[in-house]
Parts: sequence; C-alpha cells; structure tokens
Amino acid sequence: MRAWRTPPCLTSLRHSDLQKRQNSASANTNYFIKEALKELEYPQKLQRLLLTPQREVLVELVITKDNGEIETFNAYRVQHDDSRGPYKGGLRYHPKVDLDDVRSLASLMTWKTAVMDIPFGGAKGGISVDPKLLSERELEKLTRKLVQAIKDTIGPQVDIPAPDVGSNASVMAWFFDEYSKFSGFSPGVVTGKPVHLHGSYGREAATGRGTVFATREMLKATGAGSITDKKFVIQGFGNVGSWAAEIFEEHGGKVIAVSDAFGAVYNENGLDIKALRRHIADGDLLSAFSEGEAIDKDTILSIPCDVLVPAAIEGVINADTAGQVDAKYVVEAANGPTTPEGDKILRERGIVVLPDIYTNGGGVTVSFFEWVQNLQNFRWEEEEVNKRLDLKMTEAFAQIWEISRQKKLPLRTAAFVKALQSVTRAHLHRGFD
Ligand SMILES: NC(=O)C1=CN([C@@H]2O[C@H](COP(=O)(O)OP(=O)(O)OC[C@H]3O[C@@H](n4cnc5c(N)ncnc54)[C@H](O)[C@@H]3O)[C@@H](O)[C@H]2O)C=CC1
Ligand SMILES: O=C(O)CCC(=O)C(=O)O
Repeated sequence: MRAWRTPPCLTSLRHSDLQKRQNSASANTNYFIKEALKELEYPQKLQRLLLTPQREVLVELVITKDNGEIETFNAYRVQHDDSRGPYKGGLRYHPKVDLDDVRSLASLMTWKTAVMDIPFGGAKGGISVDPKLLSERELEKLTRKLVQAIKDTIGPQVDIPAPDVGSNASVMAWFFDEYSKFSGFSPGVVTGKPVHLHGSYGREAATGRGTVFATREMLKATGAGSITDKKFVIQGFGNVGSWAAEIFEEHGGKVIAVSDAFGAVYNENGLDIKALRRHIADGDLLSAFSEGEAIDKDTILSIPCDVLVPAAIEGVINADTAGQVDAKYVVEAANGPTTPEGDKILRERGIVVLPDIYTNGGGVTVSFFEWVQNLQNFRWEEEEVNKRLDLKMTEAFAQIWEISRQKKLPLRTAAFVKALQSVTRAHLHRGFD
C-alpha cells in the first residue's frame, strides 16, 4: 500500500498533467469553493487547508479471475476533512474513476455533510473497474481486497464508506464482513448495507427521496407552487434517478423523459415510473419501454420541462450543453453535474440551480441515521427515517435560502458559504497543534 499526505504527490506533475488539471473535476469543485471564499475573506493559509485533502491513499488490487488469469486494478480513498467528525463518503466502481475525480468527490462530501449538519467529514473512494465486466464472485474478491488494503485507514469512528455509482448494498455487505474479520463485529464501518444485515430502512431510496424534498422546498420558496403537475426530465435511471422519478410521480409530478447510459424514453403525458422500473429490473432496455417513445439520449438535457434533474455523472452541463437546457430549474441529484462554465451560462439565462452539496444530501443523511442505529444496535421504522430526512432537508434548505437572500448569492454559493463557515468553525475550535 502506498500512502502519502498531500501535497508531495503533486510535485512530479508534468506540464501536460497541469493542463489537464485546469479542467479537472477537482479544479471545478475548487472553483466553486473559491467563489464562496470570496464572501468570507479567510486568510490564505486557512483557504489552503479547506481546499486540499488531508490524506490520499492509492492502492493496487490484484485478483485471480474466474478464468484463472490475474488482473490488477487501481483503487483510491481520499480523506478530505474530518474536523466535524469521521470521514464519510461513497465508493465508486467505474472504469473512468481516477485520483482527481475521487479528490473532487471527497471535497464535495465535506461540504455536503456540513450543509446537512450531520457530524461527519468528507471522503470518497473508488476503483477503476467496469463492474459489468466482472462476475459476482470477482466483484466480491475485489471488494475484499480493497478492505484488506485500506483497513488501517478506515473504521466506524475514522472513515465510513457507502455506495456510489457502480456499487451497492451487496458490496457494502462484503465490505462489512471483510472488515469484521480484522476488527471484530463492526456494522458501523460502512452504510448502505442490506436492511437484513444492519442496513437502515429508507437508505436505498434516500438520495432520490431527499432530492424530491429539496425540490419541493425550492419550488415553494421561489413561488412556483408544488410538485403536482410539474414536468420533470431525469438524466440517469440508477439508484438516485429511478427513486427520484418514482417519488416525484407519487407527489403528483409528471416525469416526461428519462435516460441512462444506453438510451432514453419520452412520454409527454408522463411515464409510468413503477412500470418502467419493473421493465428495467427485468433486464430490458429503457428505449424498449412500450409506453414511451425511444429518443436519442443525447437530447435529454434540451427537452422542455419545469425541472431538469441530472442524476448520472459529472460535467454534463457544460459550455457546450448549458445553452440547450430548456428548464426553469436544474436540480443536481448527481455530484458535480455542472461545470463552472455551464453554471455561468445557466445563471445568465435565469435558470435556478439547486446545488449537489444540498440536493443529494439525503443519501448521506440516512447513512448517518444507519450509523447511529448501528452504534445503538437498534432499528428505526421506515416512517421515522423518512420523517427525520424530511426535517433535515427542510432545515438545510431554509438556511441556504436565507444566506442566498441576505447576501444576494446563487443557491450554490450560499450552500458553500454555509458549509465553509461550519467547517472553519470546527477547525478553529479544535485548534491546530
Ligand atoms: N447512491 C447514492 O446514494 C448517491 C449518489 N449520488 C450521485 O448520484 C449520481 C448517480 O448515482 P447512482 O444513482 O448511485 O448510480 P447508479 O450507478 O445506480 O446509476 C447511474 C445511472 O446513470 C446512468 N448513466 C451513466 N452514464 C450516463 C450518461 N452518459 N447519460 C445518461 N445516463 C448515464 C447509468 O446508466 C445509470 O442509470 C452520481 O453522481 C452519484 O455520485 C449522490 C449522493 C448519494
Ligand atoms: O452515504 C454516504 O455516506 C455517502 C453517499 C455519497 O457518496 C454521496 O453523497 O456522494
């Protein structure tokens, strides 16, 4: 295992690397943080502390595949800040994951946990792997290898992973099991576990449900009314997108188009989301859903609607695409879906953006509830979980909205201001020696 503290690892960057970093995910995230820092006038040294991660771990994982061949994968865990509590954040299994992505996502977690006012810091991890190309057995081996490699840098009071793109409750179950072999029974080492294995009711749907509560608050505050009869377009139909779609529909919204990595489907009267989810669960393609029209997935951002919900990957709303968005609101259920250039264009066009560090905070909030239940060896009913989630989303929105109004700031900058103030306060109170 190789581990280091930043920034020494950056000293060997070549010029081409530096050019790449200028448009990198972490540069984009830092751009948004710096926008908010302008409002706060903190000293430079403090700014550096807030912008850079506390630890970055890179490990190589080797597994024997089912066919007897060996294969090597790069894996990362970036721990950005733990001033407010143990590091917290998901594990992404995706072929395009690299250290810079994980660095950006770890930083977003620090601000998200602060915005949601839950007692965690921020971290993120990932493996550069296409999970669809591995068998279940190979995925399990890879996850167990990851635990063996990083077990000394995580723990229920240190750093608590969770699911993200490409990982799920089964991955969390293997993670918990492997970690417990070294440290004894430790359900609190990961969240997002299966409900029957110390998981929490409501965690699977939490990010989507939180997105709906967040949208409800935003529509109310901006005078646009309720979710009922509003038209929604959702990019990404995985955990977050499909749950958000179902819950928007339950609240009377019309989800008129959704896309995934393979295609898109449209129905101007609203798709039957429960039927669509069954269709996908049966292994069928979105585009083959008979109660909708198959459309080009690359047109999804430009479909006229009230609320556009990016719920897939980073950087999709950018200098090239932001001008095509035909929505009144963009609700960022994904992490980092909008680049600084895209954000500027949306702002100039008067499109309200509800930022990721608040919108998708429902996932980590219910992860916190799961962790609390694990520490207490106790289970809350789903109704209790959802009620507490609603309260957290509502309270956080009210605070962001207030900062936004008082300081005349976009909601994203207001959310970062709230988070930066909270993290800085924790650092200053704890001290540095
Ligand atoms: N799962 C969770 O609890 C949380 C997830 N998030 C964020 O939400 C986003 C989605 O995560 P999950 O739903 O968990 O992942 P997932 O792996 O369950 O689903 C991702 C979806 O995006 C689709 N997709 C991928 N590339 C696409 C493209 N180019 N165009 C359209 N669709 C595309 C996939 O086909 C899939 O439907 C990510 O940004 C993740 O970091 C944020 C907070 C918590
Ligand atoms: O549930 C968690 O701990 C983290 C979820 C996550 O990775 C995220 O909010 O981006």
